[in-house]
Amino acid sequence: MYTIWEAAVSNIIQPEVQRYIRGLLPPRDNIFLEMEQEARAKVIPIVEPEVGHLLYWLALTQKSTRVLEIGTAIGYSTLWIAKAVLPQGGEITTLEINPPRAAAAAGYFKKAGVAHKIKLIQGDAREILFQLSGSYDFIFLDAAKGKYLEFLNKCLELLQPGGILVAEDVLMRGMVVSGEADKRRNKTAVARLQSYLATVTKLPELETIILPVGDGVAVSTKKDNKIT
Ligand SMILES: C[S@@+](CC[C@H](N)C(=O)[O-])C[C@H]1O[C@@H](n2cnc3c(N)ncnc32)[C@H](O)[C@@H]1O
Repeated sequence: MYTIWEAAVSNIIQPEVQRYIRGLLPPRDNIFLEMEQEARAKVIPIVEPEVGHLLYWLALTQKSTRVLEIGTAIGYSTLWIAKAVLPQGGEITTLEINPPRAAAAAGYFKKAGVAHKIKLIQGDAREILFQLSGSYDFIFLDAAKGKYLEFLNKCLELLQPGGILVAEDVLMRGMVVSGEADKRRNKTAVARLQSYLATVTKLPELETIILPVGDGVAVSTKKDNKIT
């Protein structure tokens, strides 16, 4: 997650490694650059481009078509996922609590010509998530870090076997590793993210890999009968 481009250096990856990897990313469409600029100007937290690319790559290689995103912000990660999912005939549902951010996301989806394929729900995931039914093959968890564990059971209910649950910011600038929060208000989130990681790495129905990309990404796949 980054808020200021120049400060987009995580405590997890050495800056020169991050710059090198970022330099090798394929050129981004103008709309991504525009959104990055808006996020920088308004200090809106969005995923780093390499995490966006990871989301795109996962959706592409998984051939995902039913996506649920929790935490839209202005729709940057949504459009990375859409880049893979929409040409595969898929659709995306995304939840955002903040009305101005949801409105900005709606504007970008329209501008990108994908608004008809993205169901944007403005509201609190703590309520809306629990009203959802159906099945998804890709769930991206990127809101309310302290709530990941609370959302986990519902996400697992919604996730189809073989599908993936991707959780963002799981290392929280390294604080989850050290266990020491920079601010008092981050203390609970750090402890809860530690519990989230301890849980998803141990649950028998999941296979989880933690990637030190961006601010740390946990990718869990729900085992189907074919995987033991
Ligand atoms: C880190 S940002 C999402 C960034 C976005 N996924 C991206 O990378 O482009 C997290 C977003 O979740 C939203 N959020 C926080 N708590 C929420 C909740 N309970 N329900 C829905 N959205 C929530 C915040 O308003 C914020 O815009």
